[in-house]
Amino acid sequence: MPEQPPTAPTAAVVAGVAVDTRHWIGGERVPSAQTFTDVSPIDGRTLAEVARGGTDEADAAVAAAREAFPAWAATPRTERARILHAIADGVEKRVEDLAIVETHDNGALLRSHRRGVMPRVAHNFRFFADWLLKLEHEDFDTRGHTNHVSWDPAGPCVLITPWNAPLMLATWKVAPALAAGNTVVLKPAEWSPLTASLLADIAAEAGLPAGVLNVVQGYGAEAGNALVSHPDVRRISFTGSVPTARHIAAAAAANLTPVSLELGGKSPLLVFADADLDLAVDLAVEQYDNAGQVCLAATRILVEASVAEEFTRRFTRRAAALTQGDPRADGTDIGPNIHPRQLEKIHGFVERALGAGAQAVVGGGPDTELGGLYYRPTLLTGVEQDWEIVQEEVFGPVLTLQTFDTEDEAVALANGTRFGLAATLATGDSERAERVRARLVAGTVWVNCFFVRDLRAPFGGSRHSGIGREGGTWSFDFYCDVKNAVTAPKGWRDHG
Ligand SMILES: NC(=O)C1=CN([C@@H]2O[C@H](COP(=O)(O)OP(=O)(O)OC[C@H]3O[C@@H](n4cnc5c(N)ncnc54)[C@H](O)[C@@H]3O)[C@@H](O)[C@H]2O)C=CC1
Ligand SMILES: O=C(O)/C=C/C=C(\O)C(=O)O
Repeated sequence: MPEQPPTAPTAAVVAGVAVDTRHWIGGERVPSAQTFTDVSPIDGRTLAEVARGGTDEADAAVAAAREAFPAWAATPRTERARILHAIADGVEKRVEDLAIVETHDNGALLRSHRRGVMPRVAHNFRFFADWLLKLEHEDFDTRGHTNHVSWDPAGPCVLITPWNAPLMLATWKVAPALAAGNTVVLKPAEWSPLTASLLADIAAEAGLPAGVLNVVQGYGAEAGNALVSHPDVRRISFTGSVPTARHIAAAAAANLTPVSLELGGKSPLLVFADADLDLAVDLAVEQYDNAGQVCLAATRILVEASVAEEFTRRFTRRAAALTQGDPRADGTDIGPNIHPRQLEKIHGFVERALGAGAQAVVGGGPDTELGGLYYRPTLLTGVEQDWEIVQEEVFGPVLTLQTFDTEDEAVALANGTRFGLAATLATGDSERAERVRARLVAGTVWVNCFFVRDLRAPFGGSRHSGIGREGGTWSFDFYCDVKNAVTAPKGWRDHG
């Protein structure tokens, strides 16, 4: 008898929740001969063996998305919106499952997933369903001819998403792409692949037709690369790092596929002497959220020199009160980082900065008591603008502090990196706020607040922080072929 090839695992149970670890293609679960191992950042435990897709799976998923496209594009808007709301209902019913699986998979806080993130996932579907029904451009007249603008579905979309907020960031893309009448192939990050699979179940239960949403699991260089290189793809939307964005943009260029890139940041928090200093400290400490793995994080704290000492004193006290530990515990403020490679990368940045003469006034290394992937919240002072630690995205709980004397200097420091995703300023002077915000290069500026997010607002970055904007009509502009139809007035020939 010939030896049977070993059968790849097809499912896992994570904290009591069953997750299918195969791809979801054309409305069916599809295995791959090979798998990759998904590990929890909480304790290094193996969570699942997940299907490792490549060119065959990418081709099959794009073919399924192409086949499903005409019918979904022709589905009345109201029906598409109804199904998206049904997906939101399904997400709401499974908030607990999604939250627990996501926390085990990427190490972010369980309480945030329960109370904030998963409800936002449901909202992503509701918001874009409702926006679709309101989407219109007033007709306008050109010498008696009527211009009518419409947003036509573009075709199969490939969505490549990261691990820091896996389902939240994926559904920012999935929801508008589907609402617009497109079909989707989603490739979640290999470090956090599981909730995308649960989303496929939820969407199927909600009545989304086969092939409209496909999920291909696997590595970026394999499944991801095959998807973004595919000539039948009409849109590519990516959130992640700059180097990967370059690969994706190059692959997209070969097929002239439009691409939306939401990349990293090195955002500033400007603290002026006239600010409410306690508020400024709160805003600064907030930057440790998700263990610093947030593209928007204001990791460069710029403080007016006259209040820098007091700010640092209060910040140090507040940072010392943060609880680091198991992200499943309600009292935890900061959990682990995602992966040993990420921890190594974070510590490399810190070690090089310390070697160059920076001082760690808070933290400065991995948490030796907790071990594993826990990195102590860190604040580095004595850094210079052209140092790597000030210029490059660390994506860990590491902040730097620099001082300035004048508004001009503050703006120059704030704008002095290749990024331009966000900026936060703390000031008690509303005229200053207006002046400074106008000069900042950033897709989002927050004044005396942070992370106030609204899907009606444009979201995205300038410079190397990305290309394009997501949210509201901006999402539909990207996922659609925007068309202008010009109709002549009745009987126009009679008028000569
Ligand atoms: N939202 C953000 O701004 C994010 C920024 N980052 C930054 O990137 C750094 C490295 O993190 P990584 O996990 O390596 O991010 P990454 O950008 O490589 O991964 C994000 C996604 O891209 C996919 N991917 C990778 N190579 C690909 C390719 N050639 N073609 C198509 N898809 C591909 C991955 O499979 C994943 O789904 C972080 O330290 C952080 O600085 C990472 C994740 C999110
Ligand atoms: O939650 C939001 O509104 C935005 C989150 C964005 C990131 O965390 C990211 O892309 O890294």
